[in-house]
Amino acid sequence: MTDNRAPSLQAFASDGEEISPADIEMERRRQKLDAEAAGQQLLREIDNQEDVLNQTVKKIDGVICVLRGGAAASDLPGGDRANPAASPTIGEAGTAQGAAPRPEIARQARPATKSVPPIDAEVRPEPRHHDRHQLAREAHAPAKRSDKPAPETRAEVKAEAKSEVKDKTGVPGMVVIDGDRGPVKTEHRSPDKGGSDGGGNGGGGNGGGVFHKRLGPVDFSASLKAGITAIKQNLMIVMIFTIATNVLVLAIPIYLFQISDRVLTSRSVDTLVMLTVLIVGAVILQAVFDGIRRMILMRTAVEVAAQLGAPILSAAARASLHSNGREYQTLGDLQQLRSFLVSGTLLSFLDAPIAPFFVAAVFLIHPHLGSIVIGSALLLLIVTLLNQRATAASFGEANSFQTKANLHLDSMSRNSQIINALAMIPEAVRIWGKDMAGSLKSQVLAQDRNIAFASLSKAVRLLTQVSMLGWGANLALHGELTGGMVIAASIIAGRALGPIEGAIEGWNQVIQSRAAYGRITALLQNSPLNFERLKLPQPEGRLDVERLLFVPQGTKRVVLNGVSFSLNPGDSLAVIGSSGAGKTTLGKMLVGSILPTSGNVRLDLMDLRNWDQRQFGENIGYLPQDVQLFPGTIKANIARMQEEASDADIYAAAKLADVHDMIALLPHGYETFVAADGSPLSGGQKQRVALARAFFGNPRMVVLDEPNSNLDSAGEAALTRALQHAREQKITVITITQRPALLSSVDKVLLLVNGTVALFGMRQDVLKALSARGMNIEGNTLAQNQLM
Ligand SMILES: Nc1ncnc2c1ncn2[C@@H]1O[C@H](COP(=O)(O)OP(=O)(O)OP(=O)(O)O)[C@@H](O)[C@H]1O
Repeated sequence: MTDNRAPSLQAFASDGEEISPADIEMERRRQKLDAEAAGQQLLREIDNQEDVLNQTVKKIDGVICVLRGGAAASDLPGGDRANPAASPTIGEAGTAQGAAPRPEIARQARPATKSVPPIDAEVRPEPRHHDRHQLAREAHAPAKRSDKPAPETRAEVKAEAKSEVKDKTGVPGMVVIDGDRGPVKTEHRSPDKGGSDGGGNGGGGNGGGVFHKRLGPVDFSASLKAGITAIKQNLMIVMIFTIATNVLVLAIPIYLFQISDRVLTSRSVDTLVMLTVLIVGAVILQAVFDGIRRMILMRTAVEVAAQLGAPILSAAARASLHSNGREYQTLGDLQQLRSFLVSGTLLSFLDAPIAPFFVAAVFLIHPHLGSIVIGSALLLLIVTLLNQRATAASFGEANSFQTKANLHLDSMSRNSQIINALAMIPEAVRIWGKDMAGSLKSQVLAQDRNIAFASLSKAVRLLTQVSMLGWGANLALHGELTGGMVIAASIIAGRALGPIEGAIEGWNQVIQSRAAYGRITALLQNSPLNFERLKLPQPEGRLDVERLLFVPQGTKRVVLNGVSFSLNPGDSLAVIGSSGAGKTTLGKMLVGSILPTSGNVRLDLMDLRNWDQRQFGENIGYLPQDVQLFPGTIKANIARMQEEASDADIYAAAKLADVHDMIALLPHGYETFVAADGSPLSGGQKQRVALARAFFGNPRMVVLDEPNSNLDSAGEAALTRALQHAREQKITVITITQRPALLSSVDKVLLLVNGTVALFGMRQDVLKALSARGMNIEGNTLAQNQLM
């Protein structure tokens, strides 16, 4: 104890003066208080160090994200700590990022920070819950100590790398891709961009240009497989709970059996209490297990929807190119599948494999009773098969009528304005009602039969129990069974036959779900999006059209016949001809929205069918005859709804299409929200916004189908300037028109007559030839004074 005295006391003692116990006690308390104060100070410093280190680690995370181009740039400097997968590992610092809580990381890394003091200087720790002012002062102090970290530290190197990235774009976490495409978030930069650096978008076909960024491979079969695997795995877990639930179900018959045959005969209250406690536990456990399996099934349904929703919509969007949009209904099929996964019918099917064990249990009680159950089960199976036969066709019919009604509903919602304006509501409702009536009629027929068979199966089950009780009583009278055994056998038989009855009742759902699954599988597996194409350099815009023949499916009408022509990069062509000549069809074929019956359309020598669809789409522009905008802002529409599109690209497209001035005059400018019907834009304004959309992303080839059909003279002048800009940018432009005004803006003209090329060549030559033949630009014969 004496050794522990403070130096002041020891000094007193050395002078030989007497020290009172009160003095010693007081001195001890003082020392204790000093020690506590010093300890607290030390703790604050440690906390401070932790904060400093956490901030530093976060900064390093951000830099690594930027350098790897993998994580979201917006994470800087904090980052999303909730997602471990998104956080790379810092091996050198000995700190694993991601799911590990930050304070632990700081503690692990503390020894390292001692050898790297400059890191502290970069950050100011946030004051915590202690003395905020003091901490702020403490935090400020190291910043003064050193402003520039030691260059040899790894953190410094990474920080420098980050600042380099920042310098290039002026935006933290952004890098420039493809030279002039503007800043793009690093998270969207694909690591395997094919070695493209710089070069701009100015084209570079024939292997010399910028390669298109490779998108993630689309593999719908894999998505389907993932969805099915999720179902299978979850069903296996559900099956374990189903077995447990069904075993526990036996508790009730066993309880009844024990009460009647043991408790009532022995008159033992203790046995009764014991049995009751056990049974109550079993029943609660069974309820819990049953709840768990239902919850797992519900989550399975959600997972299936999450796995397959986007692939189905993508595949449907692609498949609808060649149909009337029927494929979109496949999303409804997914809904059907989800409903089935949470239905009682599926639970009945899951219970079915356990039914034979229940039958065996009844057999063990008495073979006669077991035979009755087997006979009933066979009878119920026959009823099931008959039910399937009797209802399958009607349910199928009901479904196809329902699909038609849904399609009509969709078209009604798209054409609601015209329906109202022309007072067509009764007609529209009548057409929908016809399909709906057909569906309901078939459903009633199928459901009538289904209900009849379900009632029959219920009757069979009840009669089975009656006969079991009757025959069991008879056996009991002959001393072969006890009363408890008979009741227990009857309850177990009910459990054995329950799943079969459930399957019969839900048979309709089974048929519909099976058909839905078939349609989903067919759509996903046959989607052309499954076939990944080689990513090519950005095209230059050379177009070759070779012997196009188009005979629409199901018709004998030849819409295009032997159409051939070629355009060089930067050429501008006007396709003229009378109404119905096939101009729009040709335009659609040039952008790949319909495929020719035979012949080829080649962009930079590659057949359109062999271009990667996404890459092709990003390199062309299309303004259809019937302009439709998406619900969203003007800027989103110009940017083709791409979230990552830069403002610079949107502005560039608007300038190129010469629509910036028009948009600037709108009350909300580029932020003007366009509704599904295009309001508040006028027809001409819609057409001009769609023109900017066509020019978005610096395309190499643009097809404009009657771009001036809704334009006033100012709009036409702007369109002429847009065509001039496109020519300056060496964009290949094909303009379909019936108006002579646009012809002055093109180099070449193609006259289409009845689906064949009547004239093709330089503008002046074609116009001269037209004049010589006494024809107008629609290819019709005119009086001489009307020409040119
Ligand atoms: N899928 C199709 N099924 C049947 N006929 C079709 C199909 N597509 C186009 N046609 C027919 O081909 C002809 C050419 O149509 P297209 O729309 O290409 O003409 P167009 O020259 O653009 O006419 P307009 O100048 O009036 O727009 C029309 O008679 C049209 O009915």
